[in-house]
Amino acid sequence: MTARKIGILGAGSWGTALAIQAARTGCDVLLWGHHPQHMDVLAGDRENKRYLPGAAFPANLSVTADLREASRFSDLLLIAVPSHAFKATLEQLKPFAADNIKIAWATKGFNPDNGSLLHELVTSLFSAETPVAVLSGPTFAHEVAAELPTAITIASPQDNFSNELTHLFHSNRFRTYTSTDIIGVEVGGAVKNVMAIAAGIADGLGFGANTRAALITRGLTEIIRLGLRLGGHQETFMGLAGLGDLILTCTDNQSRNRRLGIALGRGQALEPAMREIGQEVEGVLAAKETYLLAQKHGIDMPITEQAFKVLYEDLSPIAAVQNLLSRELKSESTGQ
Ligand SMILES: NC(=O)C1=CN([C@@H]2O[C@H](COP(=O)(O)OP(=O)(O)OC[C@H]3O[C@@H](n4cnc5c(N)ncnc54)[C@H](OP(=O)(O)O)[C@@H]3O)[C@@H](O)[C@H]2O)C=CC1
Ligand SMILES: O=C(CO)COP(=O)(O)O
Repeated sequence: MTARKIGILGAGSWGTALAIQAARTGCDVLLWGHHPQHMDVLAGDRENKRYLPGAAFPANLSVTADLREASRFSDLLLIAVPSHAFKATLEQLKPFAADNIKIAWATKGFNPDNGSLLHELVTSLFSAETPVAVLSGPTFAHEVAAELPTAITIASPQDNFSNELTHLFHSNRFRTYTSTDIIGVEVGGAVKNVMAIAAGIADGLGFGANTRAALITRGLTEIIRLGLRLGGHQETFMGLAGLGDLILTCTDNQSRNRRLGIALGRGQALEPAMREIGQEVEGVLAAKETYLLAQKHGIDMPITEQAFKVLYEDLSPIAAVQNLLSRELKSESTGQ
């Protein structure tokens, strides 16, 4: 049965865009953000001028800075905080959560504590029976807010829950597909951010379309290697939450990850480049977590490794490219 109420946790660009989308389909939505003064401003403006300017709130979208109020509003909660805040948000939520709580998220990343997937974190803090789902795909917040046609994947091991969410978010400008491959969808969404940084670096260095296409294609190979090892399905990586999102973020400057890479490729240092973007750049944490996961599982992920070294070991972008190009020659189709 479709819920008509949803609490959305995380009032950045994506949480706000999803709140507006759910409100447009007729749901009552309560959007929670952790910063009381910011939420007062949102309530007064009926718009999130900081993170999603130009998108007016529908009348059935309310805001709060009270997590208890948000968790009591509905048994269905959608989390859209950055990955570094995901665990803390779940922990704060837990004492208030209804016994029959259903938890979805649209965060793209790993648990920074140990590199686990976010569904593992949710089921460890709640219970193995808690319905869980992830929303992911090629979905820039501003385009969703502007009602430009968009498609997204909603993955859950529980068919009822993914079906409920698809009906809740679907409109004639926002098409929702179901999947049961939560692992594949999570890996695709987290690791494409690393590849977007790499593609940005190549463009910032002044390389061309050939380089970008090579990075996207070989980046997809890395995502598939890791994703299959973690239990994802091959077809997911060729879908919206895999190749779709990879193409989007590697090729369009709306992507904050790509823009960070461009700045690094042009010689800017990491900290000022991040400050200038002024929003979450998930690929920075994901590069470290993906690199460590690849090492742990003995998986060859050379683009990830070079991105990690640029971000964490002060390797110059041009040296990283040289390292990639000077690797031993091999067959394109070898597993490693
Ligand atoms: N933007 C997009 O187009 C898309 C984003 N995503 C994913 O959505 C997630 C959120 O990103 P996005 O909305 O873009 O990020 P933004 O940079 O737009 O906003 C980040 C939000 O997170 C809040 N925040 C920061 N720390 C905490 C915390 N400890 N607890 C609660 N809230 C916190 C910020 O609040 P404040 O500023 O008040 O501290 C702000 O509202 C990411 O995983 C991203 O990959 C997925 C698809 C599309
Ligand atoms: O995930 C996104 C679109 O699908 C947003 O990408 P960025 O975080 O790189 O802006």
